[in-house]
Amino acid sequence: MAPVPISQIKVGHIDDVQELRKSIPAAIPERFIRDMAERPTLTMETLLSSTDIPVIDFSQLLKGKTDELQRELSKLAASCEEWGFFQVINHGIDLGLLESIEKAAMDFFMLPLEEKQKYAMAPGTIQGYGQAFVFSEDQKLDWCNMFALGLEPHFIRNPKLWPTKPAEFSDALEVYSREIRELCQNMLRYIAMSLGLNEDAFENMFGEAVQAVRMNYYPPCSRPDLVLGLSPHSDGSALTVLQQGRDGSVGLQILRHNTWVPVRPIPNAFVINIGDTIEVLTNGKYKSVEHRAVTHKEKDRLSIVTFYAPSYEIELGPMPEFLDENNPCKYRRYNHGEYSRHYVTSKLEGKKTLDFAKIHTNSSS
Ligand SMILES: COC(=O)C(/C=C/C1=C(C)CCCC1(C)C)=C/O[C@H]1C=C(C)C(=O)O1
Ligand SMILES: O=C(O)CCC(=O)C(=O)O
Ligand SMILES: [Fe+2]
Repeated sequence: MAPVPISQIKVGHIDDVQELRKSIPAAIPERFIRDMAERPTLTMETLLSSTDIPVIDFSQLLKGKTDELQRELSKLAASCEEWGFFQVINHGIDLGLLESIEKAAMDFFMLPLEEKQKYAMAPGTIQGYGQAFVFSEDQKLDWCNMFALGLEPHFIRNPKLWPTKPAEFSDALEVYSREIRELCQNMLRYIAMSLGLNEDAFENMFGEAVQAVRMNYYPPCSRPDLVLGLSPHSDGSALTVLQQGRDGSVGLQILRHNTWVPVRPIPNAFVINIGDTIEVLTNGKYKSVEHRAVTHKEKDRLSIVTFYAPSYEIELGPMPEFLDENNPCKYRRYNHGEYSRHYVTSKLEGKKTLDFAKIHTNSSS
């Protein structure tokens, strides 16, 4: 995927939010202040929200052809269909590995700015340190520093962007990403089963899957009511796996029935969500759900996010299994490489990027 020509992009000065905090702790530059409608004001619904996103016990899924497996698959089906998000416990990934990637990420973000800027994200690209998805000077900025790297297949890697400090970073990321890749492959197998498909349906279709990681660091913010940590969006992946930092604040929120619902972290669990690719393949039976991150007055927050997606070469569209006279085709066929390019050259704006694939009819929502 070629980067967008740099000459077309004028993003103006983007403040590094960690540096802003250090120099003028109370300052919120205008570019971070959201319009009223976007501000994360706490509504009664959000405050009182007692329902948490569903929890899937991975160890139950491993139980072969048993009732336990069937029960967990039904829970998985309901989670995907009704929430698009769930947390996975008992995933079997070594907790030491979760700690080591968290430490590596945190140590990276705590480096001096000059060191991090050696890996700066170039305008029009999506890998490296900085703010992605900024395409104009009047676009609002997120209260977040990001560090993103392409992982698999190897041709998407840019070795110059892999940091030498902290020294353990690259090794920790290699081991971590291998484990998360396996988790994604397993989860896609169970998601296929939950849909009544052959368990290999997605993996067979995806070719050599694309995997990328994004580490998001949200420093505390003196006015969390005015800013967003991360703009509302759906993920352009097939599946996303998110690890939340241990002692951080609650920050992830998902849009459910028009209300922002907070995702309360469960220690050592992963948050997994359905991405745009699965929405298209299932003709909207399982939907990618809009989500955002909010900030906190005193606490910082870290998230380590893995995107797992089909190879850029594959053509995809709704699978015939999800089409009939009551379920007309809602998305056109397209090439995933083209969708990726469209996604990474659009600002994060709810589910707008999926318009790329939508077939608009009078009755479509
Ligand atoms: C919010 O989503 C993303 O940041 C994101 C980015 C992924 C990528 C990189 C960080 C570097 C390599 C390319 C790639 C686009 C995968 C989401 O990933 C999704 C979005 C698309 C499209 C996709 O294939 O994965
Ligand atoms: O930090 C979070 O909880 C949200 C991250 C996210 O949605 C993303 O990186 O795509
Ligand atoms: Fe996301």
